[in-house]
Amino acid sequence: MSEIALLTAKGLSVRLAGRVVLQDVSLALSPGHLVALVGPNGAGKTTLLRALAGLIPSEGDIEVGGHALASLPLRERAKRFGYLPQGHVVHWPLPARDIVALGRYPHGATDPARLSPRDAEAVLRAMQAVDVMEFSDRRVTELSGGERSRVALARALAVEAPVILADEPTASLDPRHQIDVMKNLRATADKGVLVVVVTHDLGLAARFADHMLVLREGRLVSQGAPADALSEQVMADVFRIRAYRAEFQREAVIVPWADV
Ligand SMILES: Nc1ncnc2c1ncn2[C@@H]1O[C@H](COP(=O)(O)OP(=O)(O)OP(=O)(O)O)[C@@H](O)[C@H]1O
Repeated sequence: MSEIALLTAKGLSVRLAGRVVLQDVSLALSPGHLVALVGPNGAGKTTLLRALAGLIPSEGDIEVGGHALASLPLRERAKRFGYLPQGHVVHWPLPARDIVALGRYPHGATDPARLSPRDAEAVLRAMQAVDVMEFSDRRVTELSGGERSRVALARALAVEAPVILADEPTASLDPRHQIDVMKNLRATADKGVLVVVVTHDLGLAARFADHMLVLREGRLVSQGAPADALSEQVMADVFRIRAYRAEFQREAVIVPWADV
């Protein structure tokens, strides 16, 4: 990634409960990219995403759009990041549309029942993008886990922020919706948004992402185009697996196959 960076971190470290879980991570991510953040369980992916959004204290420097993150008021930060937390569960029995409308809160839309035309359009775009229009009036507590997670992603998209940080957005989705969500995030990136997706699905990551960050034990050990970042050596050293590699319809296919 050689263009002008939108989100940078320099020497980022995070300590949780007295233990260093992220160490000296430096990166520069540009708009218009779909970045897959991968690594084994406990590698620090969620921690990195949360630190980049300024949701947890960290050491080092983070800049978004040329501003030091620490210097931005909370509402300004919230406008810059659409953040989808891991395993996001909504407990309020609100209609799906109102949950998605929460994504407009940083823009001043405090009442989902009285959205401005601009906010209402953003909510509609986000709901259409992840195929949840049919649930619009249904209470989210009455939706399936996968349906609920698509509503949660729509909320993050509705922010219409320059940066989307999505923690395992495809985790509980059926295959068609996994592909739909990744296609949509790809299309969002192609419109100029920086999209960072945490995923354990290396196949989806290799197919849809154009840049990959590989974390291992809190350190960034590999990054670049998916085929390079997920080299056989990285697969073996970081994930302890071998992968089947191929190309189908001119797209990269990576299927985790056997342990090493
Ligand atoms: N609140 C916390 N207090 C102490 N340690 C934590 C806390 N949250 C996470 N950790 C530890 O930090 C490390 C990184 O956790 P993190 O959730 O970032 O990993 P991850 O790569 O997202 O993992 P997974 O793939 O399992 O979701 C882990 O060792 C975890 O046990």
